[in-house]
Amino acid sequence: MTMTGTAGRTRIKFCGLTRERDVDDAVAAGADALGFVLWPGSRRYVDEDRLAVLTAQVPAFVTRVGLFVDASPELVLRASRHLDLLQFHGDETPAYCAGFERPWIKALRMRDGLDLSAAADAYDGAQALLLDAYRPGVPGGTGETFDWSRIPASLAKPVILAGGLTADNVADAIVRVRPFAVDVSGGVEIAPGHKDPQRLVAFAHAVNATDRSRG
Ligand SMILES: O=C(O)c1ccccc1N[C@@H]1O[C@H](COP(=O)(O)O)[C@@H](O)[C@H]1O
Repeated sequence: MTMTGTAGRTRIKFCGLTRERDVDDAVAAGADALGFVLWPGSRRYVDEDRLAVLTAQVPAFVTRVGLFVDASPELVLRASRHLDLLQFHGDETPAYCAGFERPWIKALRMRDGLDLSAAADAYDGAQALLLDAYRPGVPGGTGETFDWSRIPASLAKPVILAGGLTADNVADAIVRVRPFAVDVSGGVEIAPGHKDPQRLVAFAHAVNATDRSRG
């Protein structure tokens, strides 16, 4: 199956929200999905109480995504009450990812030698693969891009492109990769976990303008 992207517009996920005002601003900018980092090592970490508060503010038709890094199943289960979609960003196995009653996506860091086609087959229960830059010892949120030409034109899963995206490079990324969705965290921030309303809007404008220009 050929499915790097799909027909239609490029979806937008803003990730790493920690403040109520950022949830409002991200929704107003046109987010399709909002990500909440439940990994305590992150500068964008939200605990379960904050997750409940922030997700309660998300309107219908905007997907609430929980980001986990090798979390205990108990945490994933408890947090799932507030989530529509699970994002596994560590070394989780396909069996682990499939063990919760929620749809899920698998983040893959683009380390040398990673076989994306094999990964797409292995994680066949995933709704999509999120592709992120690889930096040893850092599970994500690096603010770094990777070589997009490594993404095959044909993959058995929709691609969510992440890693170092900004309003300045997302058009090029969409034209070259044609992903189902783009995911950004650091590129729309003024400080870790603090989003900038102008950067949120600029990013969404860049995505939508690129979609319009390619018809
Ligand atoms: O944001 C984090 O702190 C984080 C921590 C652990 C795993 C993933 C994390 N963020 C995700 O990384 C990608 C790329 O982020 P960036 O745009 O390069 O800053 C994105 O999916 C974030 O959700």
